[in-house]
Amino acid sequence: MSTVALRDVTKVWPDGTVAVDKAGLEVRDGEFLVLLGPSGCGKSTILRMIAGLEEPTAGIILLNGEPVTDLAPRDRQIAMVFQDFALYPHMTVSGNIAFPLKLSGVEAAAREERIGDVATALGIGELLGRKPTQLSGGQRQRVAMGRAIVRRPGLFLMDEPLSNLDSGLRAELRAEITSMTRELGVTTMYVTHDQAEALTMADRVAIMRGGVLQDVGTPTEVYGRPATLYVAAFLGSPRMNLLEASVYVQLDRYVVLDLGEQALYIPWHDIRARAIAHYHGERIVVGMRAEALTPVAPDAPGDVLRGRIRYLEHHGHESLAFLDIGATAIVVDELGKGAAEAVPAGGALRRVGGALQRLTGRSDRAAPKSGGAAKVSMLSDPGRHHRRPAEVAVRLAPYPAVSPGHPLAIGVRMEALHFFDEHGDRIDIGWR
Ligand SMILES: Nc1ncnc2c1ncn2[C@@H]1O[C@H](COP(=O)(O)OP(=O)(O)OP(=O)(O)O)[C@@H](O)[C@H]1O
Repeated sequence: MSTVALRDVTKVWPDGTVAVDKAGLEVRDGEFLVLLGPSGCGKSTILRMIAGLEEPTAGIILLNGEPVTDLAPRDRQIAMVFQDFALYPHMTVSGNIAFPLKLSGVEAAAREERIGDVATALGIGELLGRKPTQLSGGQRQRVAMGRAIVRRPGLFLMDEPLSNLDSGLRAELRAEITSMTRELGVTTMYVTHDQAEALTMADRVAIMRGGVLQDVGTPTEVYGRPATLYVAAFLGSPRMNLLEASVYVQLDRYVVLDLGEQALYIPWHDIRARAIAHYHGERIVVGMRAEALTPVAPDAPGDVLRGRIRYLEHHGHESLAFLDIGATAIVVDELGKGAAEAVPAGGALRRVGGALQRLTGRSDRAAPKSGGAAKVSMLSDPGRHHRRPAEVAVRLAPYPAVSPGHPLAIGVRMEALHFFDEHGDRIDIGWR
């Protein structure tokens, strides 16, 4: 049983790379928390600091409420599994799993019992007599997990443990890992860059970009109410349509979201109109997931956008149409590897992700803290995004009777729209 807390944890490598920037995070007892972000965003560095394999440059890590700064890795009650699991080739499966127990002096009979329990939980009971070379990749990874979990750690850290496996096996093992950790009640932190893995496995997901924690919440929260433009762009398939809009207010009538060649109207009596009206004369970003858009009859009234199909993608169970509607898309850059900037000698940290930090204003969701750096307008900084003609993704039935060039009208479910300000922060519309 373990809890983990990170308070303003920063890691700056000797070459000045800011791998983790003032991360604040609480992991609850028995929770399965997934750290999600692109390659190089600092996920592994966070795990390694918790395990005691790296030291934070600043900030505090607490395990069970106690600072661990001076606690050696072996005293932290932590087990870790990496993507490149190394088993002892000359030992059997049973010997591999038994090894950490032998080291800590557990009696033979107790060892056998615990190996049996773990092997059953992981479905490898039949394989105990085999050597690693006689196992498939998935079976080897199960053994590696067995070896880690058999010591009954308080905290289980997993760094992309499935990334070397093929996709079918990954999906199968996802369910096994979560059911095993839940059964054992062990607190788990799991690193991945795969959003499907994160959304299906996590109790809560923490999303990182360029060393900065962007948002923390349940899969439903981070998907349904992303805290930043980056989280909105990162989660979901197809990706959320993010369109630049100029805001104009017609007092007592409506707020106009001018998308370029056409516009959407939020009636004045709608509670969101007042929140958006605040941005009169400015540009914001309107986010619409494909599920907010439905093809309608060409002459349908109401909130409808019209365009021409640029191209189609067939996915078997559905088709996606990508529509030119004469709008501008905001494409958010990933900011993974090499994104964190170097610290000039003796100088202040220059913040890359800082412009996307925000307070979610909700106590049950971690509020990434502003590091004090001046906010930079994301929409006028080409280092954080780029613009291109929008190709709005709309879901259609499999193999629809339309082709590229075909005109299409799409009804917009206005209540499902997301709004982001020029800094990339979610505009709180006062509900949901
Ligand atoms: N020992 C090191 N010295 C200098 N820079 C490092 C070192 N280890 C990692 N980095 C850098 O720190 C940043 C964060 O790395 P980290 O391994 O935590 O990312 P990650 O999100 O886990 O990526 P991946 O998914 O590729 O493992 C990267 O820019 C990486 O290049």
